[in-house]
Amino acid sequence: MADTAQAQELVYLVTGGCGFLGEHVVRMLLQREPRLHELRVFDLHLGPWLEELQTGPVQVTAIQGDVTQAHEVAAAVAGAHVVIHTAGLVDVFGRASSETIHEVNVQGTQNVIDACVQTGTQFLVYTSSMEVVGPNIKGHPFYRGDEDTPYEAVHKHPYPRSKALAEQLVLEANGRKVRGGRPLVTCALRPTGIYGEGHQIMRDIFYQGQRLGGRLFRAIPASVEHGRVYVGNVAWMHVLVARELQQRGALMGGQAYFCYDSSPYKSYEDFNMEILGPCGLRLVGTRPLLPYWLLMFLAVLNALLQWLLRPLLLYAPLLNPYTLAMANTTFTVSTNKAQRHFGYEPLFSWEDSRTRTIGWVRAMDGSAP
Ligand SMILES: NC(=O)C1=CN([C@@H]2O[C@H](COP(=O)(O)OP(=O)(O)OC[C@H]3O[C@@H](n4cnc5c(N)ncnc54)[C@H](O)[C@@H]3O)[C@@H](O)[C@H]2O)C=CC1
Ligand SMILES: CC(C)CCC[C@@H](C)[C@H]1CC[C@H]2[C@@H]3[C@H](O)CC4=CC(=O)CC[C@]4(C)[C@H]3CC[C@]12C
Repeated sequence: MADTAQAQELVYLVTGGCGFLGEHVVRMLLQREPRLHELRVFDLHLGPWLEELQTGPVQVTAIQGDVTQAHEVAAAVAGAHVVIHTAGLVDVFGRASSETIHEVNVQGTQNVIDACVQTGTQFLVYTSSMEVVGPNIKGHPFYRGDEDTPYEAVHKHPYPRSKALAEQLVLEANGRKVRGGRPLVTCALRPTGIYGEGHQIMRDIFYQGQRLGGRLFRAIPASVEHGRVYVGNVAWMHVLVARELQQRGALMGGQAYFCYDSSPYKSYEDFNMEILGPCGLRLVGTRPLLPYWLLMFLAVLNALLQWLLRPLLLYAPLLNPYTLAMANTTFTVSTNKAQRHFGYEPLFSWEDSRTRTIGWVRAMDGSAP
């Protein structure tokens, strides 16, 4: 828990605080933000684990609410010094409509900005995504790029489009006068594919491998590199950026930072095997077992089935044309902007990150649904 020797005076609000990343941000704040007095956790669905946090020195306030409802957001933001806005609809599988994705990710973010302005909250950290840059639908590689690397960002899919619009809103709001006359200071963090304890897709792939007798079948060439970052480091970066934004607003305000750490550059499947291999799974094939054209055919078929079945049931498999294109396009970042601007160093080494994630997967063994 926080070092109580320092004055505990700050009120933080974490939207989406019960999600995969949000929970790590909440726990990290309690461990590493000594000036915290109250931590508000705002989410559509509150987690039972919040109960166990109520016994520490920091007042943890659970708020069940919806970011699309401006009045609920304003009530939660009022009196907060800092807002960390991680709430979002993460959907590249066609579970939600594009209207709903826009409503939550774009309108929800606008509501958070408006609430800061109306109530006088000065610091806003937004969880953006690497997807605001790419990969684009043309399959252009982004190889070890940084925040200034030119790239043709083309957003056809509702999720990346919504994240790009929301990020733009946040960054453009930097400098707006909030109630009381001070300027709003904002910035955006762009994680690559996050992994770690609580990662739903890793869980699904693990169970799928178990159902297939401990095997997974290679679908993506090993030569494609996909950026990944450990959830603990993403959480740490949020905590640090929120703290430093209060001191270095002139430098950091209006900036976007990729979230990175020392996780290795590998294909999506080869990276997953770094975790799932020690948990008893094997990746079959050194090359994709099916040719790309056949995978694309299956992906299009899945999309068609999704559309046909929609009136009856929700069919949303991992494979669709968008996820296939993503998994097949190299997108890796190599940057030190966060280190230069606010002294970020990953808190967890790759070995720690891997060990922690393996421990979490192993604990699920035998509990397949
Ligand atoms: N998972 C990943 O690999 C990456 C995620 N991100 C971003 O990180 C953020 C968190 O993502 P995850 O933790 O992975 O997703 P998640 O789905 O686990 O967490 C999102 C949280 O937001 C909450 N939420 C959704 N709609 C809401 C609404 N209308 N009002 C209030 N709360 C709402 C959900 O209940 C959930 O707890 C998102 O903004 C996402 O775009 C960015 C890059 C990569
Ligand atoms: C069956 C296929 C051959 C393999 C499917 C893999 C996909 C499910 C995942 C490949 C790339 C992932 C995305 C990527 O890590 C970037 C992301 C950023 C975000 O902001 C949200 C999550 C995601 C879209 C992530 C989702 C799963 C993949 C598409």
